[in-house]
Amino acid sequence: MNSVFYSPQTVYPSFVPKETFVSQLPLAAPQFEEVLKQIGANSYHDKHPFHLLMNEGKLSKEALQGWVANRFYYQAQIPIKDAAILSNCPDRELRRAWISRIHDHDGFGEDPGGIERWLNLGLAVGLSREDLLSHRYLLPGVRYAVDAYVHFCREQPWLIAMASSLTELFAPTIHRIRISAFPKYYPWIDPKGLKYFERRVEQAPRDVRFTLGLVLEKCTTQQLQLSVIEALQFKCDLLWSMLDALYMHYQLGIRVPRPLYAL
Ligand SMILES: O=C(O)c1cc(C(=O)O)c2c(n1)C(=O)C(=O)c1cc(C(=O)O)[nH]c1-2
Repeated sequence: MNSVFYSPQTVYPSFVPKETFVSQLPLAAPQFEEVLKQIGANSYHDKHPFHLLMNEGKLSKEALQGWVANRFYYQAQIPIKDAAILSNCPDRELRRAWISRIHDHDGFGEDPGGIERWLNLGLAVGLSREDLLSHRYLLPGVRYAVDAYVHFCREQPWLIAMASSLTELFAPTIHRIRISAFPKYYPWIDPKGLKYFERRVEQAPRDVRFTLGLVLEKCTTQQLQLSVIEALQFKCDLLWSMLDALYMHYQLGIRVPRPLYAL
């Protein structure tokens, strides 16, 4: 069984008590941006052992297929959470901009969209469309984590919900790693399946520019900056939890009991 041990000391250089940290808010925009980047440097899921194994070519075919099938639930829910944010946002100009995220995933005009590209990734790793669409491989922990994201975006003020998407600041690097690591370590994957990642490398920076600009402009109070920080941490935690569930299942072989039917 493969295992990569994660050493918290390597990513958490120091802690300050929460009150000390909060008392320093609000920060000027450049410092606030630095704090947001620090959250990603510490907590983004690129450092999760499941991703480390993936990027080093150490996942089994079953585990990689499991990741693709489980991540499909995230893909499928993204437009729903973006629609929830739109439904809470009273600003017409912002809605006009934000709706492009739904188009990116559901498709628009000639573009079949990211969900379709992820279905093609499923085919490229040897799964069927039905394997993904039925969510038959979906682990409960992944479902709960993704559902928590949708609920968060439905319940929180629209600006804070938008800010929770800022994990995308850190996503292009991980997409690029997959574009080079998959053909190298998993030659059985049809390279056509990598189009999802290639497209996100272009889309994510555009999304982030917009959202980061908005957050830096509007979040100038202690309370708003703290809410953004907590939203970003919450989002990092839920991405991390998805991989915990996958690691338990595929690396440690700890299966969720399913008495009525087999996965
Ligand atoms: O593969 C990844 O590591 C990863 C991470 C994230 C993210 O950081 O939330 C997104 C994506 N991919 C992605 O493909 C995507 O479309 C996306 C949308 C969002 C969002 O919060 O609105 N995050 C992400």
